[in-house]
Amino acid sequence: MADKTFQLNTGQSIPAIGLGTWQSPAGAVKAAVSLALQSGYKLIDAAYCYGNEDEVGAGLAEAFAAGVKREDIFVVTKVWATYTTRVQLGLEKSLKSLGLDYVDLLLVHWPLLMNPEGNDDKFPKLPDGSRDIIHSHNHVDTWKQMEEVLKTGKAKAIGVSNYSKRYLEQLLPHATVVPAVNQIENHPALPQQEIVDLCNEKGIHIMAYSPLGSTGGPLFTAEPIVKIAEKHGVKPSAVLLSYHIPRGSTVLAKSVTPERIKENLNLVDLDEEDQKLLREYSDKLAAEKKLQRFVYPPFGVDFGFPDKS
Ligand SMILES: NC(=O)C1=CN([C@@H]2O[C@H](COP(=O)(O)OP(=O)(O)OC[C@H]3O[C@@H](n4cnc5c(N)ncnc54)[C@H](OP(=O)(O)O)[C@@H]3O)[C@@H](O)[C@H]2O)C=CC1
Ligand SMILES: O=C[C@H](O)[C@@H](O)[C@@H](O)[C@H](O)C(=O)O
Repeated sequence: MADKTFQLNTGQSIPAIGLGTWQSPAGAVKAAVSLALQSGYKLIDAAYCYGNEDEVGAGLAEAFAAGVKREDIFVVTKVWATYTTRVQLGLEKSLKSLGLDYVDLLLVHWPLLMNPEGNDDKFPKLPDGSRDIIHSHNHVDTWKQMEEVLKTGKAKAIGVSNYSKRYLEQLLPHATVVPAVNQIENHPALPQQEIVDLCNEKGIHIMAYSPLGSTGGPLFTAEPIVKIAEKHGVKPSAVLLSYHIPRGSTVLAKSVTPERIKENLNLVDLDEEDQKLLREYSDKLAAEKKLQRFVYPPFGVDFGFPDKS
């Protein structure tokens, strides 16, 4: 299953599972990336805003030195919110840190602009402590820059992240290039079916983030997940990661722990009964208004997600 791939609307194949690097400490992420690539991972998910791309790049270099080939792996990075009017620059900075000539996929990290001339390169704030956001910015303009950057060949594909149905519907009529990917938070406690359905219809591949419920693993004890794990003789983490495969999505699992990095590659085939149980779990949470988003940064912007704005 570690070798499973999906096809993007660009024709590229994208691995079904990748290693996440958000909140991976600089001191640990080099080893994590290197071990992952040498253990069979083919996809690394990075971002400028994670502040660790130099170390991710060192991990890539170590893996290349050990025989992993650049053309056999799929590297993703994202244009951070302070660079959404300077997409080319944002990409160049990431490429330099990663030590690469190109990334396989470049994403718009969030559909907004934070002040590029504010008091911080990544998280500019106003005197009241809130984020310094340029509300007049139109996210479609960022996409136009993404389309230009695609022509340089330094990103083999372009896509979005954290795009709700509403934001996709604003973007698509103006897009010359349909995004290859929408990377969103996705797990049985946040199925985001309306976004997944729209993306399937438009040929936009879903990359699922925070599949384990992000830091702390709060989904590991959910009853149907434990039950399915026991049935297959695996850990709940394997069920949560495998959930995305029959949905046709790529899943990103973050870990800096060697045993977990390796065990997360062991996906299982969830049968119809398992998938039905998981759908029922999601439906029950939706009916009780208990769907749960674990990643919602304090932008104070209504991104059009139904659970919270
Ligand atoms: N586009 C976006 O806005 C976002 C993108 N992402 C991407 O998705 C990736 C994954 O999401 P993320 O939020 O990091 O969270 P995950 O759902 O991947 O959970 C990560 C946490 O689970 C722990 N963990 C990993 N594997 C296991 C295991 N087998 N058993 C028990 N615990 C485990 C990790 O601990 P430890 O590391 O200590 O092993 C870490 O604390 C990110 O790293 C990033 O690349 C994430 C959020 C937003
Ligand atoms: O990719 C991960 C998340 O989106 C992360 O980049 C944001 O949550 C960021 O830390 C923020 O505070 O805005």
